[in-house]
Amino acid sequence: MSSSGDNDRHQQNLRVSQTKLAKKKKSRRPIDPEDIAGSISSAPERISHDTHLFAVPFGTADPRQYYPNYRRPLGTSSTSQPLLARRYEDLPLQVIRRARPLSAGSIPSPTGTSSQLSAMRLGDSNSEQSDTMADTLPLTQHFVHPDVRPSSTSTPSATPHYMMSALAPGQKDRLGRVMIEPDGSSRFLSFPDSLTMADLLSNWSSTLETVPPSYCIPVHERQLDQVEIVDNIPVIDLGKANGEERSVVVKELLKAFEEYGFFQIINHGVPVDLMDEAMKVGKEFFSLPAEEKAEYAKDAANDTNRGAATLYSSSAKHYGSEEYRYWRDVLEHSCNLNGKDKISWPSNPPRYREVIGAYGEELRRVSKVILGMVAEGLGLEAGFFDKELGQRMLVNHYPACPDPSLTLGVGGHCDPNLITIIQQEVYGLQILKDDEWIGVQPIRNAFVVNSGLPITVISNGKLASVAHRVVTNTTQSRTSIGTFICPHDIVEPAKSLVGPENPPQFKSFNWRIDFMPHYLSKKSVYHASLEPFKIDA
Ligand SMILES: O=C(O)CCC(=O)C(=O)O
Ligand SMILES: [Fe+2]
Repeated sequence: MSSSGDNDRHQQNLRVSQTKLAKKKKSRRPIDPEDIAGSISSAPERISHDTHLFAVPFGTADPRQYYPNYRRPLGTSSTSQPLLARRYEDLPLQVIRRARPLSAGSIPSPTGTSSQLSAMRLGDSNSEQSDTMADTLPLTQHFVHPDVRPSSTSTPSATPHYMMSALAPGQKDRLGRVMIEPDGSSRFLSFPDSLTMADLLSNWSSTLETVPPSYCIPVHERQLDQVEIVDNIPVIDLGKANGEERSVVVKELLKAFEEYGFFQIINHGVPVDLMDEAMKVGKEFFSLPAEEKAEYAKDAANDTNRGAATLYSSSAKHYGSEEYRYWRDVLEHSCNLNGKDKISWPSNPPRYREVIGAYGEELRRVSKVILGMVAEGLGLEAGFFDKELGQRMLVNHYPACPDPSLTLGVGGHCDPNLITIIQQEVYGLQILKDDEWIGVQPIRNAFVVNSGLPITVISNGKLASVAHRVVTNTTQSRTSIGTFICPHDIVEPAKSLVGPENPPQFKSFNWRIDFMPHYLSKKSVYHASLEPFKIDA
């Protein structure tokens, strides 16, 4: 369960990304023209605080000097002549929303016919073809922005005009900026902002060749560096949990939670057939026709029946107002013992309820084994976690993406629940270890387990809750099934772990009433949702 799209978290991500960028800058060549503009844009005096825009005037360098393969688009001239300044700006979605349309282009529905959708395709922005398409503007609307000022100065004669033309109207550049015309207007692809929750990514993303602006995440949140996919995340053999080696396995599990917050489990006893069936019905659900899925799609933020199946896109919380969207659709529902919510689960695929019902039961058993070992490893009384704990399931679907460098399936977050058990087939999950993102290599028939923020509280700070995110890829869609085990209402450091030598690090709080609203607010960033509950040393 992710909390995503929050500005404060971006600051944290930014710190990590900047460190990495600093390391990376030493070796990267040749310079891309976009990087030149990007480095100019970081000059503090360029930031326009009143409009929150990031205006980027262009330098005088000829990009071909650094970037020999750079091609000037057709119809543009390399001769120096005074031009009114076009510029790139990073327009927040609120600014885009306040825009008034000047002239309407054709605005196809994202769930429209395939011929409409194929007309949407924008080619490679550096190609002559796309410049021709850009001129015809089949997909864009021309907007004026009350918040955006016109350019008042002429472009210095040496400014390379062709640098701007490489960006098709409606497209964002690699730094997430759009092109602003000299009069302060801009052109945008129209359809992403008109999307509703029912316009799930899985309904239309396969027809795209470029990422719509609303799905381009801010630069500092992107996967900027090559991320290593490792196979050294601890692997715990649950088959040994009931034998002579139990104490060894308990130690391994505790160490994994302390050091990584993540591990994979094998020999967990969940039948492989059931795992495969669960994945199959999950995938089948997302390939159903749009109309059928629409029944389950409602605004999760306004959903009062937390148990019922809900289908949503992106972050779910702030869909209507979020500045950008993640590249994911989610089917979420409860999986509680009493089974009373089952009636709300999808009735198609026909086997969904039966398969996921059996799967949920198996996963409950596995979660009890893991939590039993956590209690034992921490030295808590036997049965510490034996209360009836809430269980939720998220079937995450991340369609193949035309440009993974611009998107994330889910942004970096810590989970708000006790433990999460994930089934994955295709790579995409990354965890933040020692300030570096590392990729979790899927192991066939294994589950990935991670600890959420309440475990950190209960263990009085001993066990980690580690930030993680999901990246997209160009070739395959990725489906993951997450089982979220929720804590009992009151979360506090276990009484047996605190005393004069070990004062409590956290206050006692009600998870549902005190913690969750804070976690779901814009203020929750990685571990920051625990801040209000910390006891200062
Ligand atoms: O898809 C995944 O592997 C993880 C998703 C996740 O982190 C979440 O839903 O909280
Ligand atoms: Fe998560």
